[in-house]
Amino acid sequence: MAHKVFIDGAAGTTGLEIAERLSGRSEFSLITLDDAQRKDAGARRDALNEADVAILCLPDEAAIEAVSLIDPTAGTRMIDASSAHRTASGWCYGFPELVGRERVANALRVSNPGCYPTGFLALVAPLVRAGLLPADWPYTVHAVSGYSGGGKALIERFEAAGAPAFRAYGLQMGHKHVPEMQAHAGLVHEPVFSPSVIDTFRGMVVEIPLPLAAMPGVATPDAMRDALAAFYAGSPIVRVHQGAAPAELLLPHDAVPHDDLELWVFGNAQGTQARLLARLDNLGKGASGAAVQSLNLLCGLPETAGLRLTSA
Ligand SMILES: NC(=O)C1=CN([C@@H]2O[C@H](COP(=O)(O)OP(=O)(O)OC[C@H]3O[C@@H](n4cnc5c(N)ncnc54)[C@H](OP(=O)(O)O)[C@@H]3O)[C@@H](O)[C@H]2O)C=CC1
Ligand SMILES: CC(=O)N[C@@H](CCC(=O)OP(=O)(O)O)C(=O)O
Repeated sequence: MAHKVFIDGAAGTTGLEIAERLSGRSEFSLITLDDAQRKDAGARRDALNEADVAILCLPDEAAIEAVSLIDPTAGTRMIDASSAHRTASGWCYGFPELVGRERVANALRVSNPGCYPTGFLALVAPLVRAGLLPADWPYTVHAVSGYSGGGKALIERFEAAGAPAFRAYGLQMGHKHVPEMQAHAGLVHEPVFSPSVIDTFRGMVVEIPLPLAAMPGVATPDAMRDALAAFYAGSPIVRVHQGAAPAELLLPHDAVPHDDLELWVFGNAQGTQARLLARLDNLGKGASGAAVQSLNLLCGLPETAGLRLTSA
């Protein structure tokens, strides 16, 4: 029998992309609310409790409200795309490559990773775990995102006349992704996070510069690249690039949706500096693709079913 899935926030950017990935899949039957009902607490309560899996694609406060609407005896399992529960106890962090596929598959409540933390953690967490990077280094994270990363409000702003070409933000510090990056990489210090938005719809690059010469006992760039390649060996989603550094890494204006996550480790010839880079679709492995990956695991289905992978 088909798994009943309710996407709360189905009219939003992330919700729409999840629905696209699920369309035509007979393993699921979608519970839908029309426009008049989609924000009605009673209608949402009924849909949330009828679902086998509820996927929350809502602002944080609405996601917290949605959880409160679910009767704990109804058995509804949840995937929350918001940042409300990413370090909360009782929630599994939905990054199967890092936490283990079994844990996600058996979870009642899954918190989908944030888009920027996906790039950061994919690079740093396995290296810290392996002792190749120190847990007590004050890391810096530079990142650019397509404007769909800010949902409908930022899409409207960037598609209006007079939209900026570039936007640095998070300047008051304390971005909501910082606790998630620190917790799931097992870091002593909060990373310094400098996010920005560029004038393209989707795509993201996350970079961690490493002044290796100042980092005692740190591994070489080659050792880090090899360790990441071994960690993600066989992953159909995460690809660690080997070989000579390309001249440049680009984000196209007309990127097609995809669920891949690409990683690079660059180092200078002296071995005194390195740059760790991740490139992903903020709406793919950064949001909707990750939610569908976790949904597949919760339902005992092949992990990559319905995903948009370049290797497929
Ligand atoms: N965009 C991205 O790249 C990523 C987003 N996320 C997270 O996913 C979540 C959704 O983000 P995103 O899709 O971008 O945001 P959007 O603003 O595009 O969509 C949010 C949707 O939620 C609806 N909504 C708001 N309040 C309620 C409510 N009380 N009841 C029912 N529906 C409600 C909105 O309604 P209306 O249409 O009327 O405004 C909208 O359709 C957020 O928590 C975001 O942080 C996570 C990773 C990446
Ligand atoms: C460009 C942009 O505004 N991006 C969002 C993050 C998008 C995302 O990852 O959503 P979560 O916050 O739910 O993780 C921001 O910085 O708040």
